[in-house]
Amino acid sequence: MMNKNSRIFVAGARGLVGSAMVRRLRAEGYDNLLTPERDQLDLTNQAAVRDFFHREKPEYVILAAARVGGIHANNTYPAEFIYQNLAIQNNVIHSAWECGVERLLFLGSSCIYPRLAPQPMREEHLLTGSLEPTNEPYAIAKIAGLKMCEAYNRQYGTRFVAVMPTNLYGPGDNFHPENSHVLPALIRRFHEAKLAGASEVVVWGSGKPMREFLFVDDMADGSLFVLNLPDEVLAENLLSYPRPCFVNLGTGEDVSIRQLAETVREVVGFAGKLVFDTSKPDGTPRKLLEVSRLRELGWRARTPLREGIEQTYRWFLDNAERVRG
Ligand SMILES: NC(=O)C1=CN([C@@H]2O[C@H](COP(=O)(O)OP(=O)(O)OC[C@H]3O[C@@H](n4cnc5c(N)ncnc54)[C@H](OP(=O)(O)O)[C@@H]3O)[C@@H](O)[C@H]2O)C=CC1
Ligand SMILES: C[C@H]1O[C@H](OP(=O)(O)OP(=O)(O)OC[C@H]2O[C@@H](n3cnc4c(=O)[nH]c(N)nc43)[C@H](O)[C@@H]2O)[C@@H](O)[C@@H](O)C1=O
Repeated sequence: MMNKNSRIFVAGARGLVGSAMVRRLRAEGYDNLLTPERDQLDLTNQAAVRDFFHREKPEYVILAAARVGGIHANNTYPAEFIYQNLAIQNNVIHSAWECGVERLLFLGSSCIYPRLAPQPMREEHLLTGSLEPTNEPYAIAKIAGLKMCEAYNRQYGTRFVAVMPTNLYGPGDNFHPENSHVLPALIRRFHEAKLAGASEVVVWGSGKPMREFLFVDDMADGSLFVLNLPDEVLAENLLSYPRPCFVNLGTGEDVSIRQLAETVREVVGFAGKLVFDTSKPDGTPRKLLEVSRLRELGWRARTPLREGIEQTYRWFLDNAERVRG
């Protein structure tokens, strides 16, 4: 179990999830954090990652670094999504084993499940059908990461586990107009439309796909909960192959993209109308996580969607100089 002096490496500490993890760890009194930025440590560089692990000897690793983006970015840069994610996770997971890391937390994504998986999706649905084409390369990399954790646990007795988060959002998100995920993209688009006095805002796709959204501080809370599970609970639930070494992390509730857009419009205070651009892809029709496994272990999400959107919009307004994208 971690203690307040444990040496914890948060990979991707400047990102949406990584920065929330660092905020949360610091608030709880964990001060021995390793948070190198990309210009100090490029995680796709195998030799640099190995040197870092041998030099710094982290005891715990939170792997929140990845090539991440929304539907358009995944569809446009598939080579970067598969290559960079495979390289980052191979380097970090292998070095963590070499250096005897106590526990490692890998982050998957709900897009690893088959495109038409039964809803809500259970951990057992992994590898039971074809993936969504818009993010298949990213999903393949994530599945490889999970299987790598599982293989190292089986062969070497490591404690490398993973959470499978649904779509995330919150302070520190990427608000890029094309490459980000839907929620930050819409916050920015409605905000700019309000300032410009525009009469309408374009929303991609049909508005019909369903998505589940988890506030990033709940994500950090749930991740820490899993990382700190007692040894025997971890062993029974996440390390006893063939049980999956990962657990779904979500709210268990979803909304349509139309409902989401209407909520963002209200929060931002835009008075115009919504226009749906059906030339843009919808992606997976639905990907609701079944979250009972984590609930049975004692964790559930807290932040209602509207409240999370309000907090995120407030952060966006207050942090213009730090907004990414
Ligand atoms: N956002 C979401 O909706 C979801 C995210 N996830 C997973 O959560 C994890 C974190 O995602 P999120 O925080 O949203 O992503 P972000 O893009 O916000 O953050 C990713 C971080 O990884 C860093 N990074 C990327 N490549 C490298 C590299 N080669 N070397 C060093 N650092 C690198 C980035 O550095 P820099 O700041 O320099 O760019 C950034 O700090 C990922 O594994 C993602 O797959 C899972 C489900 C949903
Ligand atoms: C987290 C998850 O993120 C990606 O999957 P996704 O869930 O499809 O993500 P998305 O947020 O980009 O879109 C959700 C829905 O929303 C619609 N949509 C409307 N208007 C905008 C818009 O302005 N931007 C975006 N991006 N989408 C929009 C969009 O057309 C789609 O129907 C994966 O590639 C994968 O990387 C992954 O794991």
